[in-house]
Amino acid sequence: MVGTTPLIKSRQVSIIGVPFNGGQPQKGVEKGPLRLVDSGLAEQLQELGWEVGHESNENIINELQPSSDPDVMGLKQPKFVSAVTQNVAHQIHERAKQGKFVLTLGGDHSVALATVSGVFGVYPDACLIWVDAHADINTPEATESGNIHGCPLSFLMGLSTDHPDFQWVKPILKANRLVYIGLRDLDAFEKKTIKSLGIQAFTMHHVDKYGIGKVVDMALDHVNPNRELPIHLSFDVDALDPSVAPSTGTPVRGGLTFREGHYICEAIAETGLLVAADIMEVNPALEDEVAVAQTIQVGCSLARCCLGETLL
Ligand SMILES: NC(=[NH2+])NCCC[C@H](N)C(=O)O
Ligand SMILES: [Mn+2]
Ligand SMILES: [Mn+2]
Repeated sequence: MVGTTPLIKSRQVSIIGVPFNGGQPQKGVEKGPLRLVDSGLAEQLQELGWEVGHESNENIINELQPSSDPDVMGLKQPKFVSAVTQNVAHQIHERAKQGKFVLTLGGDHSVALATVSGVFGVYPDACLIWVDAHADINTPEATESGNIHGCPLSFLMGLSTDHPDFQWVKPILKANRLVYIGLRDLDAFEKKTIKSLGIQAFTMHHVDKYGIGKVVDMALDHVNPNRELPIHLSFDVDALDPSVAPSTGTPVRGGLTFREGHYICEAIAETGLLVAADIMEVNPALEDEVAVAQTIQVGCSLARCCLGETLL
């Protein structure tokens, strides 16, 4: 069974590399996209029958780095994050509009400001499946770290409307169109917000309780009950257990197994509704070379599963 989506016109995939680290303090996450591509991701997708385009965005991001970028309303590097994500959002919008599957390689998870804005601009009735140890829904007022990779969903949902640098972000995501899988490290504000907005969230507790098969069914039943709406999957590799994906900036023990992570991608691809996927927070500068190679391999295989690779 191959996960070709009828929404994607011609089995064309556009790989959007976003070598960006401005949403968090650790160097190295900007090296993720190129390492994934260098290890053969494009060729692997061709073998699955996709026509593959690739944009690396390296020069654009260097050019967009401001000479001065002081904190604004508690957020770090707001101008850099805003400029890069706005720029990449346009690019993703164009590719999605051409009927291409958009595969975005991060970079830190602030890049979801670009992917979700770009994809939902073309597919306004899409739903978002956010696979992560973290909820990434802090507002500028609430964030304890000031790192914007912990905040993208608050902007996309219109919870943070008064930050001057992010006025371009439209509140295109409604609470009933978002579902989380894999959560296990939430700030107090994030717990409160998820409950008060009634966002459906499957934590690791639910994965333990129901098993991953049932969790993905329930997640789809919630955001896509008739299995007819386009799906955007944003996969932060720290959703996986650190023993599976060690090279990432904010690892949290007790995560998804190798198979649970891949099952999520396979099952969503199988719906035929997946139009975009993000593989985020691979940081090849963290841990030793064995760990890095392992994390890169996992990133590639998750991406292949999103594009229809199955075990048989
Ligand atoms: N995309 C991520 N890895 N996010 C981690 C966020 C951690 C923490 N909640 C923060 O806001 O700083
Ligand atoms: Mn995370
Ligand atoms: Mn994240």
